[in-house]
Amino acid sequence: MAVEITEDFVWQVIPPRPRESHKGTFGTVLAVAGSASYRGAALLAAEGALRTGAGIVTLASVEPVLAAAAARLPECCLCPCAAGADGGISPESIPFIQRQKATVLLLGPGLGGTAQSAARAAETRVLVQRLLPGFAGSAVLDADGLNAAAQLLAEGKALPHLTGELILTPHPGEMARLTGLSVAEISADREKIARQYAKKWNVVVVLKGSRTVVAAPDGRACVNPTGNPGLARGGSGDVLAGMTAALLACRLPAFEAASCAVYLHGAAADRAAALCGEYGMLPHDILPQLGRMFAENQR
Ligand SMILES: NC(=O)C1=CN([C@@H]2O[C@H](COP(=O)(O)OP(=O)(O)OC[C@H]3O[C@@H](n4cnc5c(N)ncnc54)[C@H](O)[C@@H]3O)[C@@H](O)[C@H]2O)[C@@H](O)CC1
Ligand SMILES: Nc1ncnc2c1ncn2[C@@H]1O[C@H](COP(=O)(O)OP(=O)(O)O)[C@@H](O)[C@H]1O
Repeated sequence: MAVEITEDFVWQVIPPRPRESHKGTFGTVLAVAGSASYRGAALLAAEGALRTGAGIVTLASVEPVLAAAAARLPECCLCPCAAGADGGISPESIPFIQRQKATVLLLGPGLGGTAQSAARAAETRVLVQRLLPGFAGSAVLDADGLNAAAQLLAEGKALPHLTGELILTPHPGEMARLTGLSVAEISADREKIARQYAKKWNVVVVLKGSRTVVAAPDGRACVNPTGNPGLARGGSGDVLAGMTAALLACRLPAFEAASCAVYLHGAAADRAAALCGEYGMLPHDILPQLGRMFAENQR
């Protein structure tokens, strides 16, 4: 049985920021995210990363996404990409994206896929196939990035690997696409499935939903007790992906970064629900509550 993540664990793992620190101490998250259809996903992921302590956050995306980011998130650096199929990021921009300084890569939120067109899905696959292998740091693969990886696995290709650690953040629907199992099979024993595939793929698996399971390739696993059905709406996962990438950038190991991110995301969402209700809360309401928790714990 996996242990539950506790508040004590989280504040033991996330250190106070050393007085002598500078932005380089807390890494650079490069978020490759967003498309004409999903502008908000990129903004929620970037703001999640900014509000969870990353030293620098750079958003690589297409112009309409960057225009929204520039208006809403002036702290975010921008890497303008050419538009490809259906207003998503064109693979033409890969060399430019690869030249950006980054210690952590966040790949996937809002990139678009088969919901837009076969051409969009193919371009998103190319982004995943070319940006992950050989990346010099650690990475978080989320949302349409996971759907692209699922297509690669279905074709018998290996999951692309990088120099650091890789975190996958599937909900049960995405996990079903990645594994070829049904959602019912996954839901029947979430812990077993998360552990099995963390080992098989040599990644940290964050199997999301009520009582999210985090599993590491070395056999460690934990379950998140925080969060509520107010999170069951589009955009909640994008915030979590950004938060996870930021904790990686702050040099937490992947299992610890994922465990702390899911705990804090859920705990902040519980505070948001207390204020707005599970019906009324929105994913971006998580972020001010998260700030209060950092402040209360002198972080
Ligand atoms: N404002 C925005 O820009 C938003 C953009 N989003 C982006 O939109 C893209 C596609 O997301 P979608 O929500 O369309 O696609 P998903 O793959 O998340 O969901 C599609 C379908 O998968 C199944 N599914 C989803 N969650 C499940 C679960 N927990 N258990 C079982 N089955 C489940 C459901 O049948 C669902 O309709 C992603 O790149 C995402 O980042 C979304 O996050 C929503 C908000
Ligand atoms: N009933 C629930 N209880 C606790 N957490 C939930 C619940 N439903 C969803 N969540 C959380 O909300 C987030 C939803 O992410 P995801 O399904 O990827 O949505 P999206 O990609 O649209 O943002 C995950 O972190 C998940 O664990």
